[in-house]
Amino acid sequence: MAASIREGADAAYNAAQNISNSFSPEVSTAPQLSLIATLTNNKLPIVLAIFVVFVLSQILKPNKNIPAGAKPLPQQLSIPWAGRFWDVPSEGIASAWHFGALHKKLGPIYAWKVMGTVHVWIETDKIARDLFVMRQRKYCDRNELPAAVGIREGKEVLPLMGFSDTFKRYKNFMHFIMKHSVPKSFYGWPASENKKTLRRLLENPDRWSEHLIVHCARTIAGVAWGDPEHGKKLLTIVPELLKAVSPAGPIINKLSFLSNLPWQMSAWKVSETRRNKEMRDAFYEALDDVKDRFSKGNVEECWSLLWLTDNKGAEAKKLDYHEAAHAIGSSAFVAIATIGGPLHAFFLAMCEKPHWLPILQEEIDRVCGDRLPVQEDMPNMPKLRATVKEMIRWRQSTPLGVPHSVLEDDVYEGYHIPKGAICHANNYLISREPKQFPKGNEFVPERWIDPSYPTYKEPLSEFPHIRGDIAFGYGMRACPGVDLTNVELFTLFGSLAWSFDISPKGEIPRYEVNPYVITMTSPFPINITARSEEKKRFIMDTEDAGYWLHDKKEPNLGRWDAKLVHEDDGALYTWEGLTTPYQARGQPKVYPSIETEGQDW
Ligand code: HEM
Repeated sequence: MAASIREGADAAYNAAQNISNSFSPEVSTAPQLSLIATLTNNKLPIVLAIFVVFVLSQILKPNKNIPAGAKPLPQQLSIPWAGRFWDVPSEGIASAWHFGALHKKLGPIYAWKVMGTVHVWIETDKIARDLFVMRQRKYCDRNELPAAVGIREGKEVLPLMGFSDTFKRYKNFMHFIMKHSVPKSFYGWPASENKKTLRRLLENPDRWSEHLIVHCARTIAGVAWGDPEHGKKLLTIVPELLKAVSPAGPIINKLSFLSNLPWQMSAWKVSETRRNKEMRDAFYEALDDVKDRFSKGNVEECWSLLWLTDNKGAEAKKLDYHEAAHAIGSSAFVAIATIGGPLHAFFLAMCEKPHWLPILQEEIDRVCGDRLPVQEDMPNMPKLRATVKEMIRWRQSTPLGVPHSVLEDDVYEGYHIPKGAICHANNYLISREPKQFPKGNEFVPERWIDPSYPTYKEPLSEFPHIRGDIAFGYGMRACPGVDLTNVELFTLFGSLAWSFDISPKGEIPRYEVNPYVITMTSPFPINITARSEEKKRFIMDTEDAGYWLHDKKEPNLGRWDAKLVHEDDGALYTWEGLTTPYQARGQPKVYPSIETEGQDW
């Protein structure tokens, strides 16, 4: 038995190694490498000698920091200091499997030193909860991101901010504005944008991915600033930031010592300065616009208005203008790619499991009749809630979560976890643990509403729901956007199923995603058709469909429209590579089975 477990594990490991070897980084590293070459060319022997001495010193150096009685975590053997970063695939799902394969050798928690920093990999929900929830005060920091200069110490990007007084004030404010907007269905924005998105989809179904991205941006801009037009600013600034914080981004994210190069030699520092300014302009302009409308008495309810009017909100008082602009802005831009992920996956799921759409449509037709589903329908629609819950599990927007950094030395189950270590919970594998999630790689919404599955829970008027789902992280750093995600996905999935029949036009790409930390299914050709003439008329009956995208040839595009263009002569808008369409590349990707008998994930 033990041998068969080991064989299964080894097969999974080898398969994952093959996968990781077959991936290549998408970002060109040539300029940075040629810079290194120039620096080292003439002094190669000296550089090599220093490197060898350094490597030996790292190998022989005793670890004096381990507290008495504690032992080091199991280690992934790799080149001291440098690690084996080149092995790690860029795409979230592929790297989740890569690290999962190492768990087979090293156990459910192991350490791996890369570029002088200890990374700790966690593969069970229990360990993640023990550390990130039970000991949350020690595990609530964020790490430095070499290409995103100053983000950890700064006041600009809430999700990536180090643990500090500023972070606490921002997060409290975030909870305050969420609490205010949930009972008001996010001021009606998801409902009104759903209808516009249906119309864009009906009119131009081949551009479905574009319509979804625009949908997410318009909706959150309405919630944040009371005007969807500000979403254009978000679509302009998000891709650059997302790339800057992803391992597949600038080479410095892998070779972190390059951060010591002077400013003039660091292309990423220059581009970060530009990006920061662009982001500040966007957030200031949007908040100023709300202030202006407020002074004229024509502003709608929105998060910014809450800060302006201090509507019983002690939290609002604690943020100055710059802080409020960035607390609102940086929380708003998170809502695009994260929600865009399951929205893209919805189309993949409906094509892969065509039996589910008619089941869902039966429930929607029965409960809603001739109208679209709304937030208030939630208790009566367990199948629609199961679709949301399963989508979040099956295709996670952040398969490897967002890392938590350790503020103090800790000992867990006898193992030393050093201060400064960067801890990663492998959310993707945690939500595929075979005993809890049979057929974990499949989209099986039935698992939440059929008593024969271990995840089934009653009453069905309440369960399933996504509150507390591990896809949203753990403890003090857990995602405050769960309720907005819930409303957006429930109502838009429901509206799509109410309106359309969906089927693939050809090959279905199972695992194609972008290579950035927030992953999205690559768009692929599908048929989207109205279910009846009556529904067609209903969908077309909206004044403004929220068209945003331009042709490249259009003259005089303003600052926030300039990047909202179809890529080339009518080709799809790919959001600067974040939603590049699927291209069949020969062998489809296959991941190791997680159903291996006795496998202990
Ligand atoms: C499918 C949708 C979403 C998923 C899967 C998701 C996932 C996550 C995860 C994994 C984290 C890190 C948690 C941790 O460190 O343990 C996070 C943080 C965060 N999310 Fe979300 N998120 C989603 C939607 C949203 C939305 C809609 C918003 C805002 C409206 C939002 C705002 C934030 C913020 C502000 C943080 C930072 C919290 C902190 O650092 O303390 N998220 N999210």
